[in-house]
Amino acid sequence: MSEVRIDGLMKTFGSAGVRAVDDLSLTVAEGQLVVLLGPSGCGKTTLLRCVAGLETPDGGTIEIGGRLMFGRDGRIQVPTHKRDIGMVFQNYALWPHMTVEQNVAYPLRVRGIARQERSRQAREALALVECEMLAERLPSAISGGQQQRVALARALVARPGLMLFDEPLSNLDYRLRAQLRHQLRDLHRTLGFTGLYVTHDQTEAMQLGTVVAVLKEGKVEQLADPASLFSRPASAYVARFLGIGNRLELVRDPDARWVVGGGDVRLDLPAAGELPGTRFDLYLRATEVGLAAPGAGPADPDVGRLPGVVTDVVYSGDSSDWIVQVGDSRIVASGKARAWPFGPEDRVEVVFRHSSALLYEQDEAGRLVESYGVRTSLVP
Ligand SMILES: Nc1ncnc2c1ncn2[C@@H]1O[C@H](COP(=O)(O)OP(=O)(O)OP(=O)(O)O)[C@@H](O)[C@H]1O
Repeated sequence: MSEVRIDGLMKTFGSAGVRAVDDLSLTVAEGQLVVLLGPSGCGKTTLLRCVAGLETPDGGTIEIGGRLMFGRDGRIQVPTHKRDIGMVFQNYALWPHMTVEQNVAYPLRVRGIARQERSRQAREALALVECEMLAERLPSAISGGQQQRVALARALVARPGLMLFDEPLSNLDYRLRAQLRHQLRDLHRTLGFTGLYVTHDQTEAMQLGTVVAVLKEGKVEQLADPASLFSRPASAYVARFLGIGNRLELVRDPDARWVVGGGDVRLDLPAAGELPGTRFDLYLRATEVGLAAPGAGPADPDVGRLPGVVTDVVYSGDSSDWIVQVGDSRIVASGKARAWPFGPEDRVEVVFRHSSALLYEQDEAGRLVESYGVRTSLVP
């Protein structure tokens, strides 16, 4: 197992100078599985390919297991096959003319291991992914999910210092994806490999990552364990990417009250004077927003209330989404199928615990306002 140290890494593409990786530094401690998470084009794959040696960076350094793999202004670039890594890609990439066992044994063959021992270790790796019964088949004669398991066995068989995964589950259907995700998690726990895992799927990131690095435009926007990332997204970008979709724009009016999104809805934020600015975005998770009849319910100082009108109710089996217009913001409240007795055109109050609200500065960086506990109350 190998620690990975990436320092000041740069990679630019084309004459337009797209900075796919932009002065990025990241450490993967031994035994950690770091997930690189972010939207399309944020540089995840390019970073992984630089670590694998499939892409030549423009600057910075990459160390794996204490060995310099890239550095000295590009004068050192260790080839991929000498980096002691195992790779699993989206498209399985098994050799079609080799049997499953031969595919898995291939990395051992390259290392000059004798035939019998190769076969034993290949069967052992296949057993890890529950595919030993497929050993004699050709890749064309097994399913996509099985092919990806075999690819995983092939990557693991030589027990490389570092495992690299590039969206390995994205070609599989929903059910298989969940199954393989759990299997990968178990394998990581059992074998304790060091790994870097690229995905744009937040469930995958949360379930697999010991640490998650959210990337934005070639830089690390937030690095945190899954629970901290979920509870305290460091910026509005991260919050949005994690699917926290309810956004209320708060603007301070001349009376030092806070107006929601240009509408008539006013909020009194008791500690408003302490806020460093006049424009903020308040983010709320759909699952942490509830509905009440106007004026109903106990006045709880820890609960924020916003008047709105239901515009739609979207049923999706076990749960439903109530869409509510608040000022010029559209708020979604998710609950069990019949959680609230409201339908289109009903006047309601959107209710939320202040402790569940996330407040961000409304500028390019969109940083979380850390030192401020949001407290709202309605101004009549
Ligand atoms: N070979 C290339 N030539 C030119 N531009 C490239 C090349 N590879 C990547 N890029 C650009 O670099 C940026 C980062 O791309 P990259 O593939 O690393 O992102 P990603 O986060 O992995 O995206 P996705 O999830 O869509 O794979 C993008 O703007 C992309 O268009």
